[in-house]
Amino acid sequence: MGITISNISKSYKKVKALQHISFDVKPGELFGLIGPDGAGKTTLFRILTTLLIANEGLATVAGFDVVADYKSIRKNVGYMPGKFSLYQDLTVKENLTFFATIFGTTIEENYDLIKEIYVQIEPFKNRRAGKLSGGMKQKLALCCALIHKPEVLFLDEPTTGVDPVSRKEFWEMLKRLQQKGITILVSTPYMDEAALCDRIALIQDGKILEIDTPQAIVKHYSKPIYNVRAHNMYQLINSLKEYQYNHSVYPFGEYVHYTDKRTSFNPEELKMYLESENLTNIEIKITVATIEDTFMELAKS
Ligand SMILES: Nc1ncnc2c1ncn2[C@@H]1O[C@H](COP(=O)(O)OP(=O)(O)OP(=O)(O)O)[C@@H](O)[C@H]1O
Repeated sequence: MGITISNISKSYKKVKALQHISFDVKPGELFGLIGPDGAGKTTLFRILTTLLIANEGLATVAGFDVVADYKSIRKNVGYMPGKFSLYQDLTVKENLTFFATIFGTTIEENYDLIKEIYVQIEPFKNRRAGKLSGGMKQKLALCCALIHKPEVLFLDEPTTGVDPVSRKEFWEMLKRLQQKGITILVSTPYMDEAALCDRIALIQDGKILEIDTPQAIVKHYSKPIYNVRAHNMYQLINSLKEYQYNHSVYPFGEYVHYTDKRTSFNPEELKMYLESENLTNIEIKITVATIEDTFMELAKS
């Protein structure tokens, strides 16, 4: 049993945080909710974990209705909220013991599930949670969310503010948890992490833009996309934006991603234009679309 979401809407006074959201997460799936700040991700997590009631729509988690069966859901799910949720003044061990106790279990009973993660923070078990590094806090929060052996795990932006190495390790841990049969819904603003999910939903302004596998989503991008570089990136972006045939212009790492309005686009013509704008060391080469490109394109319309 995974998650079913049917026509869920939620407003905070005038702000429409979620508008008619529907999708399913299959049992055992690692599903990503991808969107910028304010997209509505936390609101959806809070509805699914029974902390907030939707204005309309139905949702079930592990077969339980989020309103009628809220007590069963609380017993059967793990939730790692976006903001650090642990008790800063309690030590690592005390935090874990606390979460185990409120769920009527012990660290020993479910140690197998958290072992791989816990051994990494065990050397610091007597340190107060508030004094841990970002990566270690995140591992402790994950252990606390797992200690009662949940069927479904909700992770709201678990890697925000965490260094790239810890982010990578964290995703490897999620894959291993998935192999143990846990259904995982994870949100992230990082598009590169989207590629690690089985399926993703792109969300913006409370609406789902697209749902599919990461591989299929990038294939939906219809225009040829070019990596463009020159000696002065700032000027390059401005010149590309002023180019009458530009369809989209986005900075992308050391390049600018450019698409052209025309079906027959000649990169040489663009190069000549950029030279006339006094740009030098110009490089234009075709590239493949990423999830970020797809998101930007969908967000435009
Ligand atoms: N308690 C609240 N009262 C009023 N507006 C709210 C409240 N909580 C969220 N919002 C608004 O609802 C929208 C969705 O917010 P939400 O926190 O769900 O987005 P998010 O995708 O999780 O982004 P973030 O990462 O910034 O939390 C935003 O416009 C936000 O300002």
